[in-house]
Amino acid sequence: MPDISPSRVRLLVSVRDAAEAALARVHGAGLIDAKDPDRGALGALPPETVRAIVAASGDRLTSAVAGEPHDGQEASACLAALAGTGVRYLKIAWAPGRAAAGLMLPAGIPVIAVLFAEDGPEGADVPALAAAGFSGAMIDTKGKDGRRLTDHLPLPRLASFAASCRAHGLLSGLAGSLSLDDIPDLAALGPGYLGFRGGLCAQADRKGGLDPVRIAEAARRLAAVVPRSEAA
Ligand SMILES: O=C[C@H](O)COP(=O)(O)O
Repeated sequence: MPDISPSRVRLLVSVRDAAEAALARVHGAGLIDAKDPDRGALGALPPETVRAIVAASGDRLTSAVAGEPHDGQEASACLAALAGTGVRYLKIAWAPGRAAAGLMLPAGIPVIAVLFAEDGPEGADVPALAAAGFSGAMIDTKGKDGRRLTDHLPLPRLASFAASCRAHGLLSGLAGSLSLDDIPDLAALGPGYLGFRGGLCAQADRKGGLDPVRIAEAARRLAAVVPRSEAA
């Protein structure tokens, strides 16, 4: 992926509107992600809200979630609905092993497949995603029931997923009720980004407002991680 260096782990912050995007930008988000936290794990926002988030994100990279389709045809429609918003990346739920029949990715916008931790994704799922035309792959949790990513999948499995993405030239991301304390272990696996919502909200309530102090602290902790290329 051209924009995201494989040696540096970015901080993805999911935001629901332009005001939250401005807050995330000012306090150190590296990737600002448009998502409706009131509508499940991958609730899509209306195109006009995504456009406003892109405008408020300034020079930061942006992404937008396009929903949880059941098949390739539905995914194509979800992606097309947000393709004209100016967002840099689109993200869409994709079940491991799902056939890509009917999937038409929008031209000129890299699409990231979001696999749910509950489905047990692994590195071996990545080649099919690359073959289907996805530019990136990430793991997130679907349940948002308090269990974190590492409650579902052990670190070695996440490491092999990130490594497989690198080997196939895909941007990778890890998310799922992450807390600030998850940063050192997960950043050490070398994903392209770590994704947060609940862990950066007041009282860790992902439907509540973002907490600027937590965003800044997450950015500080990620900045302190030694890039993979410089690690011993
Ligand atoms: O893509 C990142 C997600 O928005 C993470 O949400 P969460 O931290 O509330 O699980």
